[in-house]
Amino acid sequence: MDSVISKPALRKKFLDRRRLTFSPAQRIQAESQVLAAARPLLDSLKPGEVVASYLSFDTEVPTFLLNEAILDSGLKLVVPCDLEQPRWGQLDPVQHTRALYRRFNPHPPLLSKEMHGNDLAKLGLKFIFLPALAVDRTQVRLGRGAGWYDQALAHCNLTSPPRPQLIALTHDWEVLQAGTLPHEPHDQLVDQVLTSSGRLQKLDSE
Ligand SMILES: Nc1nc2c(c(=O)[nH]1)N(C=O)[C@@H](CNc1ccc(C(=O)N[C@@H](CCC(=O)O)C(=O)O)cc1)CN2
Ligand SMILES: Nc1ncnc2c1ncn2[C@@H]1O[C@H](COP(=O)(O)OP(=O)(O)OP(=O)(O)O)[C@@H](O)[C@H]1O
Repeated sequence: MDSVISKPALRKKFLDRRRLTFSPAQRIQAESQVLAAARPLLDSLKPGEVVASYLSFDTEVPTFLLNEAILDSGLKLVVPCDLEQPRWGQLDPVQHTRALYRRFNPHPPLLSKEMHGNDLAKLGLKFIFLPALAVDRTQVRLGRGAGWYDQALAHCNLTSPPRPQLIALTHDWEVLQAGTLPHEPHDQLVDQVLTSSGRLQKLDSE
């Protein structure tokens, strides 16, 4: 088993590798692969149900086609709408363009409804697709380090059923052996990982 190294060192390692190896051509391919893997999940939902996702940027696992398919299926899509505070907004299908896919997540009024985590919990959402720099087999997720998702999810009341499935999006080389990532008490565990080559896998805390 790899030894546990610090979160900042791991973030640098994975961001450097993304910058070096994830090309624009791979990004185009990854968009379709991610959508193909997620399609059965979307097909299991009824129009009007709610899914949370994110607007990818740079070398993140790309979500444009996934989000387009969520909207085309008549599902509601909520995405982060603030880089600092854990706030979400509902994305209107007519506002969904590639121009939104930049580091600076859109602020209201581009998003029709603004909400905090506890409002999100009330929507009864089924899936949360969230970015990760890495995950390990014990369901631990490494994020960008701002604590955004850990705080946002802490407000989502994930302990009481029905709870949404948390699906982390990573590149294939970022799915790590059990115990590789440092685990702190505030870290929100994820249920599944969806990789940029289109592999959807359940993670197991055992
Ligand atoms: N697409 C996307 N949206 C997201 C996140 C994300 O990781 N990806 N977030 C996830 O939390 C939240 C926003 N938090 C973010 C925190 C840091 C960086 C960022 O780019 N950090 C730089 C380092 C900045 C520095 O310290 O100098 C980096 O990682 O290169 C981006 C988003 C909500 N929205
Ligand atoms: N529920 C919370 N309430 C308050 N602070 C929190 C909470 N969760 C995490 N934090 C703080 O956020 C900071 C970053 O946490 P951590 O290093 O685990 O980020 P991360 O999980 O990698 O990133 P992210 O959650 O943004 O994807 C830490 O200082 C941590 O104390």
